[in-house]
Amino acid sequence: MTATKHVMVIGGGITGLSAAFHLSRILPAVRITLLESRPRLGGWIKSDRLELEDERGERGSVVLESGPRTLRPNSGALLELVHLLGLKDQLVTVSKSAPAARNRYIFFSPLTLLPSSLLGALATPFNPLLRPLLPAILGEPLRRANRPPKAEDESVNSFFTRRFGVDFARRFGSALVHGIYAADSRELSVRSAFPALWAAEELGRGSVVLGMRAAGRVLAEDMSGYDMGDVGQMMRNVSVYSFKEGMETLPRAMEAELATRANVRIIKGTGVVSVYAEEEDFKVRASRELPEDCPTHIISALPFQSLPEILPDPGLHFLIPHSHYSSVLLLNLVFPRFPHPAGFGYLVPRPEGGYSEVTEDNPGILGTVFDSVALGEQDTLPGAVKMTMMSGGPYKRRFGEPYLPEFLAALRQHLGIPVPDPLYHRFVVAKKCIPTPGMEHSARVAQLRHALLERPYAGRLEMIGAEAGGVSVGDCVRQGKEAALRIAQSVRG
Ligand SMILES: C=Cc1c2[nH]c(c1C)Cc1[nH]c(c(CCC(=O)O)c1C)Cc1[nH]c(c(C)c1CCC(=O)O)Cc1[nH]c(c(C)c1C=C)C2
Repeated sequence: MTATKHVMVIGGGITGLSAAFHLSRILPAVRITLLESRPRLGGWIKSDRLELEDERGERGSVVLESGPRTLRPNSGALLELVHLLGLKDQLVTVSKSAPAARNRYIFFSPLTLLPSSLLGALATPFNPLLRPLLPAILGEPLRRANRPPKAEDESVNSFFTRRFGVDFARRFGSALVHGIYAADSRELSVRSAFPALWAAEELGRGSVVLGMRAAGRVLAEDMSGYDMGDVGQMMRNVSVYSFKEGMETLPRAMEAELATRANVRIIKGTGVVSVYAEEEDFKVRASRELPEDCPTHIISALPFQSLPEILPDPGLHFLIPHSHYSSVLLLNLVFPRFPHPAGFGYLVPRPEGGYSEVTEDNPGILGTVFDSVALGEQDTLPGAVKMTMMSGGPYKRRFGEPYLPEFLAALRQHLGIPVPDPLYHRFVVAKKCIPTPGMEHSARVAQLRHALLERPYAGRLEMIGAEAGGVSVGDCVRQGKEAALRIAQSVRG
């Protein structure tokens, strides 16, 4: 019976690749098509190795990332991929005790090291810039439970303000949101963006701190369903990891594996124009002619914003959450060796007066990553210092006209030390790269899921991706696997 079934995965970013990869393993006899509108797979994950020469004429290469640059070992779905794709010997890991893991800075003018332990936090009263931190955290369990009755959601800023105070919410909450969503914490839904914090408040009977402590035991991802070999063991002391050739190792390895499967067809450079659900199958029109057989099942890994246009079902349009996205302007920099703080990098909180227009004096920097501190092992250019400055998000920037001197001036101001001219730089515009869920987003996603179980879809259409189930790479890979399992169940009837 399964011989006539055909599953189409639409969207060849990390989510769609994961779905196709797991489908091809679970359903080796079912036809699987992976459709991608761009000429390459991998979506936002893109790594380039560049040959460079330094000021002394020494040559070597560096790996630069255009999107995410590290992964966290708390995702079983990712560790499983590392194992199944045989990528263990490609890993670059950062130990929990390394400076890149322990030293996180925040720009309060000057750059300020955040405490990495409770002992470190106890010393914060001696640092006037960090003085509000300790009372906010130690005092939180003593604050009475204050979530309004029947509250279904609120902004991240309102949540932090309610539990930790106004100052903490602006200084630390906004910076956290910059580092993950490149967004304004006043506009982001806490329930959708940080479901673990919302749940922790409930678990701690009003206290997020107590809830987080208990959550370590209760809410941590269950790794038991993943085939990780000994990769989980290898990661016991690891804070973050990547690969020798960068993050794109992961999508490239999945693509190479899929290319060996007789039942899988990868079609690039072909976008979907429309999808109509019929009783038994779907009629899919694409920008180029597709092979004859119609898919019986579809996994869409497209951004929600593109769905209303291709799905002519008014019932679904109403349910698809209206998404907002952050756009980020990245600046990859490679410097000759110079002494700079050894750490992960720094985040810049929301300015006291709010987000201003981007000007030549203020390029709207959200944070800077010191890439070579964590991932220097990827590079062969002796002493090369890699950094990535991130700007944009809630700052209103006119994309297309970035100007290097304004970024270097900001970096010099943030670091408070002389910074040499870079050996190399490149700007990367990542337009609408991270969804920023607004209020009620997760409730809408739940309604959408429910509707897709009803006719005419009846579990034959899945919608997954950063907006549906979390923005981290691990979330996307997990969703791909879970959708593949559900579709396999439906295919087998
Ligand atoms: C294009 C810029 C991005 C910013 N955030 C993301 C991107 C792609 C997405 C993102 N960043 C982080 C997470 C959480 C991951 C997890 O929980 O496992 C997500 C979904 C955390 C993070 N932020 C930065 C780094 C280096 C990391 C580790 C993971 C990664 O490499 O992305 C730095 C950083 N990201 C952004 C800013 C402004 C920033 C500043 C230092 C925006």
